[in-house]
Amino acid sequence: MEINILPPLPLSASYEGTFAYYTIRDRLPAILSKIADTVFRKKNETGEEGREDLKSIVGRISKLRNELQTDKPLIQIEDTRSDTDVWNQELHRREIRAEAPPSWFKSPWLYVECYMYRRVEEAVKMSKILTTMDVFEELKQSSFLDSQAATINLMMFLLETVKKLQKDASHQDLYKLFQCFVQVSLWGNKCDLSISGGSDNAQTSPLIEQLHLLEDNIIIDDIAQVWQCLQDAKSKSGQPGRVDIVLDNAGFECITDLCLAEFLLSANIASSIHFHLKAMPWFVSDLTQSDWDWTIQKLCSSNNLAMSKFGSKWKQLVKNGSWVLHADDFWTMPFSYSEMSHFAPELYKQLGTSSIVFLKGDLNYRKLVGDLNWDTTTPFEVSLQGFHPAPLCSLRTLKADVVVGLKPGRAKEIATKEKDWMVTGNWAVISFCSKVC
Ligand SMILES: O=P(O)(O)OC[C@H]1O[C@](O)(CO)[C@@H](O)[C@@H]1O
Ligand SMILES: [Mn+2]
Repeated sequence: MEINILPPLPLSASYEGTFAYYTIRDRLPAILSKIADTVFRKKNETGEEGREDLKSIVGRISKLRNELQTDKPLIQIEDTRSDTDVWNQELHRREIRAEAPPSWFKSPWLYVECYMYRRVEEAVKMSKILTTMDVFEELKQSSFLDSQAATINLMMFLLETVKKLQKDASHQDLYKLFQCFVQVSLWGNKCDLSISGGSDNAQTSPLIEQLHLLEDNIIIDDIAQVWQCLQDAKSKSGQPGRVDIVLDNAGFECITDLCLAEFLLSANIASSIHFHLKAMPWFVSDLTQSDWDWTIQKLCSSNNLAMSKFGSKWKQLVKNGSWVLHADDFWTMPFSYSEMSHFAPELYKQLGTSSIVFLKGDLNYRKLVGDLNWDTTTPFEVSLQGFHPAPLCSLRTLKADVVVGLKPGRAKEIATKEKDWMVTGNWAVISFCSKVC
């Protein structure tokens, strides 16, 4: 007999004392204040017209902060970006469904938090000349520069690895290295700037040496299945397949992801890598095309041999089509991934040609599971609610109070080790799904 159980309710600031509540009450206003400061400080770097724009952006950000703190209804977006209509239709749909306009402390957290970043972009887009300004650019760039030592250490290791692969590596060696680069990319996700309200969160110590210490903190580890999935894809078609990586943050995390991609190609585990970037500044530290360009440029011009070598190689890989960059608007919309086939059918189809899709980070995880208040023992494939373009693997450090796929009793056990384990980024999952549910 099939039992039909309704999915749980969305996380929301309406539940006082939850992480969503503190995010809306404290973290988001702090991020908005930081933006206003950053924009204000730019006033000496531009001419008269630019100064007018800066004033208007600061004004809009302050108004937004006030709307948020006083729990005002969400309002329509006024700019003419490619996604404006979709945002406004969604707002309208929610107004009708709830018979009231959504508001910051009452509506689903995922929706209002995404909306805030879209309004920040609107503030910029409504300028006369500064329409392409990224208000988070400085933060992202200094986070990259502050992680310099860890980046060098990691990239030297990558250089050694690639040399080793050119000689000879046993199946067992390959698996060990695969595990290592996946874990590097996983823990790279600790370095986002949204959880810290835009304060420093760089990787300052060598990650490779810490991996074995961190292993106990991976509370779901499906790495063997991920490996098997890639091996199966290869033996089925006689050659390795396409791998997709839905990227998250710029700075050190991005370096860890590029190292994983380099390893997958060099070890002949993938034939091409398709990266998904953000089409606009997003959740403080997420990677845009211009962050990508800046990062590659920084690598190319570095004095460090490994950094400059891979910088030029990666530039070349993009040129020759082995690495492909995509920036679909869907990734900066407020929808859960179960809604992708409806709102972005072409993207869904494209992902369907991949042998595996890696999704990096906390926000991607929240969107995978619909940001619902699931019981922690819910199977991952159930929480995906039909989203299954291809086999999927989430690489996520926990920074929001939702997680699925745990054994009964496990959540309690971890809570005895760290009370706030769901939101500190100290615990992580490698969650794989190979089947539709
Ligand atoms: O960069 P990530 O890993 O998606 O994290 C983004 C951050 O934004 C949030 O999703 C909401 O503030 C947090 O849960 C998380 O700290
Ligand atoms: Mn992010």
